Amino acid sequence: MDGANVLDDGLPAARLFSQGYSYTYDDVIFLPHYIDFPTDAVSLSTKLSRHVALATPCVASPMDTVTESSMAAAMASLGAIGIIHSNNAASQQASLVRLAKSHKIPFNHDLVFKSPAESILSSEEFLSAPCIFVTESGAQNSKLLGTVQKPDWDRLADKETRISDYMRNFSISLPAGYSFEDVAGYLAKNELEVVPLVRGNGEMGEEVVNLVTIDDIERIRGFPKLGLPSLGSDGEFLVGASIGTRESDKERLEHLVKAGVNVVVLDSSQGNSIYQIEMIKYAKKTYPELDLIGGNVVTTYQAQNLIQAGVDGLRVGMGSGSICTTQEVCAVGRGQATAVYKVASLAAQNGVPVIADGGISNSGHIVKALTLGASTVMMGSFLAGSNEAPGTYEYQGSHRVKKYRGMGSLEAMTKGSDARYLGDKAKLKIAQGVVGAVADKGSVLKFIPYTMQAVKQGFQDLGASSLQSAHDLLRSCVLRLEVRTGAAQFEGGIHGLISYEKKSF
Ligand SMILES: NC(=O)C1=CN([C@@H]2O[C@H](COP(=O)(O)OP(=O)(O)OC[C@H]3O[C@@H](n4cnc5c(N)ncnc54)[C@H](O)[C@@H]3O)[C@@H](O)[C@H]2O)C=CC1
Ligand SMILES: O=c1[nH]c(=O)c2[nH+]cn([C@@H]3O[C@H](COP(=O)(O)O)[C@@H](O)[C@H]3O)c2[nH]1
Ligand SMILES: [K+]
Repeated sequence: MDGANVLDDGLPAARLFSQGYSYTYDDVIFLPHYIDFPTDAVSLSTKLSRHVALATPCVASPMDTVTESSMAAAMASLGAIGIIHSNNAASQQASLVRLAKSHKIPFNHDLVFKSPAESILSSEEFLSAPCIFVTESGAQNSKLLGTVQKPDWDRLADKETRISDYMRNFSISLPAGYSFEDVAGYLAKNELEVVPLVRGNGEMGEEVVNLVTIDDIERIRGFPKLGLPSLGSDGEFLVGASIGTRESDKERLEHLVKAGVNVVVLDSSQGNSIYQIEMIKYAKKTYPELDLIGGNVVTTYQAQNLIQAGVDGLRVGMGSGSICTTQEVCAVGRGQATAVYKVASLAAQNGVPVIADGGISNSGHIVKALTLGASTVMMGSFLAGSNEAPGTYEYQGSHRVKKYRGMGSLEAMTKGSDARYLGDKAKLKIAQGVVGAVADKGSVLKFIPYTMQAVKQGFQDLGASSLQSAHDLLRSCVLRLEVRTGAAQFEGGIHGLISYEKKSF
C-alpha cells in the first residue's frame, strides 16, 4: 500500500455527515491518529462566545435544578462557567448572579438567617450549614449580630426560647475577597473551626456571603487542581444568566446587567424566531459590550439568521437532552453529533463559538462534541445531583438522589409561569420535558477535573493538543470517523461479564 492509501481509511466528517442520517455521539467513533505529545500537553482552553474565554470547556445549563449561585461559583472556580436560570423573578435571578460573583472560593452551604426575636424549632434548620446567622432583620443583607451553634441549640430545654437569649455574639469574619489559601491560613493560625466571609473589607455588620469550615478546607484540598478560575475584568467570577424573548425580558436583562452578568443566553428550544432576532437586536443596541448567546439551533439556516442578527455565540441542540421530549412531541430536532458538526462548520467561518448543549453522559461524548466543532459543552444531567446543584438530597430506596427536571416540564412551567408565560395563562400548556431524579454525584469540584483529564486523554489519542488543533484536523480530513453498527456499539461497551464494578476514578 502506498502512503495515500494508508491514510484513506474511514470517512472524513464532511462525507459522513452528508449521508442523510441524523447521528448522535454514540453512533459515531473517531479513528485514533498519531500521538507525539503527553496528555498534560493538551490544552482545553477555549471561548464560550466571541469575547468570553474559559480555561475549561464546560457550561452548566440554565435549568432550575442545575444552576444557581453555588453551581455558578463552583464552575467558575474550575475555569468553566454556569448560566443562572430564569425560572424566577428577575430580581431573584439578579441576586443569584450577584451572590455567585461575590465569591472568590466555591461554597457548599446554604446559609440560614434568622432575627434575634425568632426561635429555632427544628434541628432541620441546621441541615444545610453548621451554624445559623442572626441578623438584625433576619434577612441576609442586614447587619450581622451573631450566630447560633448546633450544640448550644441542642442543650436548650425550651426550644421556643428566643434566639437573642442564647446566640453567640459575633466577633470574627473575613473579607469575601480572600483567596482559598488566605482563608485556610487564617483558620489554621487562629485554630478556628469555622469563619464567615462578608462583603467589603471583613468588618462586623457587613453582609455574610459565605461560610468556610475546616472540613471544607480539607475537602477542597483533596480535590484535583484544574487550571485557572474564570475571572472577569472586574476580578470577580465569570457568571452567565439566561433570559427569554418576551417584552418583560428586557427588564430582566437590565437587572442582570446591573448585577454584573458577564454573558447572557437567550433560552429557547427553537431560536430561529422573529422574537429572538428582535431581542438580539435590542440587546446588542442597548448593551453593545455584553456577549449574547443565541439558540437553540440545529441547522445552518437557523444559525445563519442568528449570526446575521449579531449573536456572539450559538447554543446547539434540540431534543437531545436527557429530560427532553421535544422530538417526540413536536417531531423536530436533530441527532446531536450531526447538529454540532453542521452548525459549527458554518459558525467557525463567522468566528462564532458553538456550545454543544444536551446529551452529554460521559467524557467520550465531550471529546466527540469538542472535536466535531463545538467550543464548549453544556450539561444538565451530568451536573445535576451534585452537591452544588440546587435542591436537597432524598432517598429513592437505597439511592441518594436529587431532583432533575426539564425546563419544559409541566412542573417547571407551572413554577415559572408568572415569569416566563406571563399573559399565557389561558393557553393550553404542553410539556416538552419530564421530571426525574439523578444519583448523588458528590462535588463538581472533584468529578469535573477527573472528567477533563479523561477528555485530554481522548484528545491525545486523536493527536490533537488543543481544541483548535482538533477542529483543524477534522476540517482538513486528517481525522476520520466511522458509523458504529449496533453490534459495534455493544462491543464498545462493557459486555460478556457476569458482574463488574465500574469505578471511573
Ligand atoms: N434544547 C431543547 O431541545 C429544548 C429546550 N427546552 C427548554 O425549555 C424551556 C422553554 O423552552 P421554549 O418553550 O422553547 O421557550 P420559549 O420562551 O422560546 O417559547 C415558549 C413559547 O413562547 C413563544 N414566544 C416567545 N417569545 C415570544 C414573544 N415575544 N411573543 C409571543 N410569543 C413568544 C414561543 O414561540 C413559544 O411558543 C427553555 O429553558 C428551553 O431551553 C425546551 C424544549 C426543547
Ligand atoms: O426538550 C426539552 N425539554 C425540556 O423540558 C428541557 N429542559 C432543558 N432542556 C435542554 O436539555 C439540556 C440538558 O440536557 P442534558 O440533561 O442531556 O445535559 C438543556 O441544556 C436544555 O437545552 C430541555 N429540552
Ligand atoms: K431526548
